[in-house]
Amino acid sequence: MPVEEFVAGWISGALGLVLGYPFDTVKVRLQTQTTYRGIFDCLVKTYRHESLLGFFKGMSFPIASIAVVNSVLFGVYSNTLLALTATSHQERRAQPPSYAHVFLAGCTGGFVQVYCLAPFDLIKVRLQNQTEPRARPGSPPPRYRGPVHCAVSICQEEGPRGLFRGAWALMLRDTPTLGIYFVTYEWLCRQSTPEGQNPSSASVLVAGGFAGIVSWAVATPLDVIKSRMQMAGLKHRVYRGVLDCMASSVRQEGLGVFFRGLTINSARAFPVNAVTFLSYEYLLRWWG
Ligand SMILES: C[N+](C)(C)CCCC[C@H](N)C(=O)O
Repeated sequence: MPVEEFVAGWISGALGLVLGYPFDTVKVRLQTQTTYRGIFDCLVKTYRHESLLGFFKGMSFPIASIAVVNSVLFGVYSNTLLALTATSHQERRAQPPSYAHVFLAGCTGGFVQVYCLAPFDLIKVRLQNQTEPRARPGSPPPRYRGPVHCAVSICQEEGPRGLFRGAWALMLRDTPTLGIYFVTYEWLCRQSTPEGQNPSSASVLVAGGFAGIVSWAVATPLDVIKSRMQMAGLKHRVYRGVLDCMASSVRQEGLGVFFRGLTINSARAFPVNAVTFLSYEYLLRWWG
């Protein structure tokens, strides 16, 4: 099984993550807390109360973990295409796979990466939602002291299965939308590239950026539900499942709840995925 796709996915995932992290924190807060009036209000309050560091809460952990997840995603995607079409990544420009194969491989990659992503994403969301300022002498410590403490506390208080809270919503979010992600990327690259040639850097950046925006736009409703289910254990609010969480969110906040974080998700998705695809493509070309 070729491994360079896993390594390229690893590095490109880490680069994309750092770039998009502040957007991600604002998104998670807007989706799960009701104290902010909008993106700008959340930016200002976070900065005033927690300084710039507030935007990077819990990042050290995702930088390692999302790199693993991205590596699984791109590695499984590329190896599924290899199994379906018998072409390696070097051969795919000359013999492009069909969109059906790209979609299937993307869904497979999405489905497999959920198993790694679920606990990491849960810890990230819990840490991002701690709005206490950095520890000052005398102030009460935040609920979780860091990623490891967070993981241990969840295991103790909610059981080891608590680490997979929201995993079902995450799987429903990621399986189809990662198929859409790779199809959008391939389609846009092929539109702007003469047949058989490698896409230019500009094409890769634009195609990667739009693949991010399109897939996140489709994924946002389930992203909101996923984040709420992940927070539920902490707030001692129990949803009976994905449908129950959807119904009770709509009942209380109207249909607009499904679009919470859409603007910020899209603003984040462009740079993150442009950089992810650019570094992925170039690393693979560089390794031949
Ligand atoms: C498919 N869905 C939109 C849910 C996720 C796409 C993930 C792509 C990238 N790691 C990012 O964080 O933007």
